[in-house]
Amino acid sequence: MNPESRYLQELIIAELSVPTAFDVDSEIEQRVEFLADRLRKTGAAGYVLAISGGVDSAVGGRLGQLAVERIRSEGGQATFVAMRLPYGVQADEADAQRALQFIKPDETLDVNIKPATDAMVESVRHAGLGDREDFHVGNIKARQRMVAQYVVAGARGALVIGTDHAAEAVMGFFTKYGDGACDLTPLSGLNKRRVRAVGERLGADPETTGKVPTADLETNNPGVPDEAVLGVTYDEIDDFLEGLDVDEKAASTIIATHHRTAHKRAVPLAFS
Ligand SMILES: Nc1ncnc2c1ncn2[C@@H]1O[C@H](COP(=O)(O)OP(=O)(O)OC[C@H]2O[C@@H]([n+]3cccc(C(=O)O)c3)[C@H](O)[C@@H]2O)[C@@H](O)[C@H]1O
Ligand SMILES: Nc1ncnc2c1ncn2[C@@H]1O[C@H](COP(=O)(O)OP(=O)(O)OP(=O)(O)O)[C@@H](O)[C@H]1O
Ligand SMILES: [Mg+2]
Repeated sequence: MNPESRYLQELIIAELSVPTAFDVDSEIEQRVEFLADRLRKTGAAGYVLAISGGVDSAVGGRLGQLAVERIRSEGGQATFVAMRLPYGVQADEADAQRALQFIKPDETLDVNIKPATDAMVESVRHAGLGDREDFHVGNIKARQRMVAQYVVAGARGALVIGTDHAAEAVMGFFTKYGDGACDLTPLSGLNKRRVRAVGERLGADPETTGKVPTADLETNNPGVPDEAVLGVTYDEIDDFLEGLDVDEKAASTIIATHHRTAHKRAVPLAFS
């Protein structure tokens, strides 16, 4: 990596609060406490999180469940609600069920996002969705999942957990106000391999921690691996975020994507 890339790498690592050292047990303790403390401070009734079958929501969900159990062990009241939000029938539904077995949520709610997604697609189609319709519909799916979670959070007086972590944040790899919308992000600062390590330590099934990451948003092409879209591998992103040397081509892709997606990590630009 050239000196400029090295310099930008350091800035990005600092911006995303990726720690140099990683101790899995203390990460788990601090992140469960982060979630428990938010409930103590806000008086919220618990947490809501959509569970896909991927490792991020499995880990975020288990941390949420452990946090509400901590509140209850102190004599308080709190509940974790896991939401299954398939678009029709999900090809990897078995993975989602495996994640739920690991999380052991207090409650699981199933909501099919297909009718709402399809209705929105029909209603906006006359505006012209262009030649990337499946891509735009994917973002509608992510936003319908946001709507479903916020309905339940509102009704229960609960907060919505987000699964954003450093490896996604650096690439802006989420739908703005879709899966990017949430009340707090307990996985912040972790790269992908550290999310997996937390999952392993918490006892997640190896099939969950080893599952190929996918946004799984395209109807005509389910389960496209994130790495096929990102243009870099998670290992390269993870190495970059740990301050390691990666090849210049990967570094410049990460740095350019980080720059281009700055608006997705920021609050809306206000007039001043
Ligand atoms: N410079 C700027 N300043 C302020 N706002 C700006 C902007 N440029 C675009 N925008 C706004 O942002 C919008 C584009 O952002 P957005 O709507 O998010 O859309 P976009 O970033 O184009 O697409 C979302 C990407 O995230 C991926 N994704 C989504 C969901 C989950 C996961 C996953 O990992 O599971 C991945 C998905 O595969 C896709 O590649 C524009 O339509 C515009 O409204
Ligand atoms: N089919 C789905 N059902 C329920 N929730 C979903 C679904 N797809 C995505 N989500 C929600 O959107 C979030 C973002 O998706 P993302 O793919 O980044 O995470 P993941 O599926 O948990 O893990 P991975 O990135 O390894 O696939 C998920 O963590 C989950 O909360
Ligand atoms: Mg996924």
